Amino acid sequence: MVRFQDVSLRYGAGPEILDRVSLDLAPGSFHFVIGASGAGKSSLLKMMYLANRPTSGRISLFGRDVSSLSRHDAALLRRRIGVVFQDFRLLDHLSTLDNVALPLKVSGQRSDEIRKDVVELLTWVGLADHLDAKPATLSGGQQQRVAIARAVVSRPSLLLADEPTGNVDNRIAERLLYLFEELNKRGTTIVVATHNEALISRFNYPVIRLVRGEVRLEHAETLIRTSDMPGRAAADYGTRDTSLPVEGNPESAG
Ligand SMILES: Nc1ncnc2c1ncn2[C@@H]1O[C@H](COP(=O)(O)OP(=O)(O)OP(=O)(O)O)[C@@H](O)[C@H]1O
Repeated sequence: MVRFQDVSLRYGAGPEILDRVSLDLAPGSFHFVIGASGAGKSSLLKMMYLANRPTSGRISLFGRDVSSLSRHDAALLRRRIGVVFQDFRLLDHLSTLDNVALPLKVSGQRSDEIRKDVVELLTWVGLADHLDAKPATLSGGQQQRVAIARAVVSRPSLLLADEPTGNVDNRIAERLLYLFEELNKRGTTIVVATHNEALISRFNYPVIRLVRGEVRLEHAETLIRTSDMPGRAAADYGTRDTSLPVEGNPESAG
């Protein structure tokens, strides 16, 4: 699904951010990407989304070498990728519902079906009471959940999420990861970049750790356990609930 062969990246005359990185993410896999601030997590994801070109090396997506793609083919390929950026990129003039519905409208789905799907998803992420709200009236964490709902609503083949739980409390963060897990069970390949090692240690997936431009493959379970976390943070986690979608609001669940 995603293959990097000896991929290096530097911005302008700056230092090497990634140094001959090789990765092979199989279709249907789930990976976390972790590393210190500035380690290159966002840069790695941006290359997977074709927003950054490597300085050297080869990147293949969906089995195709991306360096040889026409602009048109690159755009078609991007349609199969759902992305959650750190800065959300919501459309200010659209409501929560319309922001999330947009990818489905573009694909030509019937509007009554779209509304049903979108309301169900927004209920899952705890935004059932904010369907008509414009982004400017939502908190950072609420905007983040709108962005996540928009990224997953069309069930992309590949989901790239950059720090998707950075603005929500641990209980909601964990719930959002269950949403990704559920999507993964239905076939979506998932890549989640995050700082939150304690959160991902509860999930049984491989970890790509970026250290000084190189990648190390680890397993989330070997990271710090939530039971090692200071009291409040550990207690914030809810009980595991993998059904999707669900009735009710995660903010009142747990
Ligand atoms: N467009 C750019 N131009 C120049 N340097 C950049 C650019 N984007 C990122 N960098 C630099 O590349 C390095 C890696 O940045 P990146 O955002 O990929 O790291 P990160 O691991 O995602 O960090 P964080 O966890 O803080 O988001 C940093 O030193 C950053 O300053």
